[in-house]
Amino acid sequence: MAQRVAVNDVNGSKRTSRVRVAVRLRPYMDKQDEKGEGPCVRGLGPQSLEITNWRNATETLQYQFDVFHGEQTTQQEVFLSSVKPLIPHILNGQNASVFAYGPTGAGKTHTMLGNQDNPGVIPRAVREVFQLVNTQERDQDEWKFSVEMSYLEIYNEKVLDLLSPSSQDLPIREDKDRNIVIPGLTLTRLSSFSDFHTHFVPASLNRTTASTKLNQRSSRSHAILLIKVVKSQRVPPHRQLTGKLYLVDLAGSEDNRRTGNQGIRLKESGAINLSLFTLSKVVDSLNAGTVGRVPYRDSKLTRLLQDSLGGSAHSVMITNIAPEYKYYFDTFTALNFAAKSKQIVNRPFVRETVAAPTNVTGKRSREEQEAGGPGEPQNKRLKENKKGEIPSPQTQPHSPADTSVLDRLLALEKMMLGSPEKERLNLLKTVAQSRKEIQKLKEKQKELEEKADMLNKLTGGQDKPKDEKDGGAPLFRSDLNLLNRKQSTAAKPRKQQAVVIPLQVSHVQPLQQCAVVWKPSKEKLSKDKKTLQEVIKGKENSGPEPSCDGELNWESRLDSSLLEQSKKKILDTLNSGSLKELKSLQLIGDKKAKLILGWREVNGDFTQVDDLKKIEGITAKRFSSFIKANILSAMGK
Ligand SMILES: Nc1ncnc2c1ncn2[C@@H]1O[C@H](COP(=O)(O)OP(=O)(O)OP(=O)(O)O)[C@@H](O)[C@H]1O
Repeated sequence: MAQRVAVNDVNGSKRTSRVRVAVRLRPYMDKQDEKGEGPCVRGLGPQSLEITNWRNATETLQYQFDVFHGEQTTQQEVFLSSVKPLIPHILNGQNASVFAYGPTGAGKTHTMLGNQDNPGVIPRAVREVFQLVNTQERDQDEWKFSVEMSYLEIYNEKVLDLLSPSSQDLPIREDKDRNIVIPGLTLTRLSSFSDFHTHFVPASLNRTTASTKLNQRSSRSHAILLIKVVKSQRVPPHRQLTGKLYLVDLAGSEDNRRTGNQGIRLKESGAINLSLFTLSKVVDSLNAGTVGRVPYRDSKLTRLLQDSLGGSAHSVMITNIAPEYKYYFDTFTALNFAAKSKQIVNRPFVRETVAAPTNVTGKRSREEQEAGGPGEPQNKRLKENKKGEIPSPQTQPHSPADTSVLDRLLALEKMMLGSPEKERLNLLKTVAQSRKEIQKLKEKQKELEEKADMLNKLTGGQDKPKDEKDGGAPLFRSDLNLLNRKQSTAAKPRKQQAVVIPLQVSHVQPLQQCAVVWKPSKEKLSKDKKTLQEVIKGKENSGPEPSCDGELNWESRLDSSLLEQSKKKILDTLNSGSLKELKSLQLIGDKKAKLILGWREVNGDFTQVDDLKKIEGITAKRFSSFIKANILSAMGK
């Protein structure tokens, strides 16, 4: 029986390859900018860009990626830097995937398909596959190659064959080797690049597109092209390597208020947003080190991409963004999504099968059957079009009066639109609960304030709360102010203290590794442990706050970049964690978790962990205990 062999590196450990993230900025288009607001994004260098901060027009948010392709970047340059390096892996039995992500009209199809004058990634990648195959066949007599293609689209959560169009929704299955397979999907043998062209061009026309307000020819489906290369040894032991290249042009994320979608377009959009939302959840889950199950099965897209994300593939995500202001929110969301994806680590392994002795007379392996084994003539091994399976400038300050953008940023609508119904209901329930909670607290606060006022009058103002004496408003009042502000007008930007720079590092080390860097003395360690235990044991709103005496400089003993990473992780949980995930943070109980959710609903994302101090009951002291407990507990694990 043929076996799959995972090939280790020289040290015996599995090689890892993370998802490379490239961002491509489409050229600025006048006609897309009816208000003449100018661009809101600009490149800073070959790996970085910045976007106006919607919270504060004088600030920008800066991002760093593996590659930044500016407006002038050619199709050839995108291919050479982001895609070409992946192709040799396919001929060595590994999987690779390239997928274009981004808002509708930002240039995904241009990047992947291009046009006759400027071919995109797909034609260039396939040409490269054939060039490498031809070279290797010429130089290595021992090996022969076969190249096949499948092409499908996921439209309204249906898997449709683009090579043999019909309305039949094809099933997605997983075989015993954990390959994703689609029984009934056409697998076409290709003899050359021009052969590919012959099959691909008409099939592309089968893809579902329609005109929306934002894009005259908007892709309404996710298109997935699979190029499968089987490398077979002509002589014993008849090794066989199967490599797969997935080239994915995702449908754009959409805001239906701007696309003007109605009826069927709205339904399509719901399916698109749902699958992209699931994709972002998969990415979140992988980044969080797979707390619980990675929700691949929640959409057909993620189920199909299972091998390409966090699986065994070398992956590159090209995030397309548009510079015009009307795309601001989509661009911001896409950049944050891309930044998350940068942390994923894949584990590539070579898919190799070895012909075992029983194979001489016995059954042919599944891999051999798929690709044509050594024991049968070529023409019998693979019929054309056989039904098969696929395994698996100057930034313009943003006008605060632009309520449409700010409103959208402040609301959860996007998330709601993208959520599956069950989740949406849960989310609504949580939001309703948080609202109730906030209302109760508001009433309690009012009561306390009235009492405090009375006391003040009686004592002539000597009992003013410390915070107010110090010139700062009580924390809870500031929360109320925020709530009230939201009710009166959503357009007013919040006061911001610092520039938020959500930079992503290329290799985020797991928090556990921090322990190696943090080396306190033995005595200090036991003291810290004791304090930490006290901190962790401390219950919400009960007893005196844990003491920070003598511990004020604990941060200075940690590696600053790791400290930042830990804070970033906490920030991510604060911004995207569910109620349960929030409660898993140290010193955050049910009440605080709900208040965090409520705060998020009203104010949008926390820009920095310090924003937590704006939540009722989280004093500066308690905040410092919170930070310490969470960072140290992660390190102590
Ligand atoms: N880098 C670029 N250079 C020149 N034109 C571009 C570039 N990127 C995109 N365009 C043009 O912008 C328009 C929208 O691009 P495209 O259709 O590729 O967007 P999309 O992201 O695929 O949208 P959708 O998700 O709606 O299909 C097209 O007319 C395309 O030719």
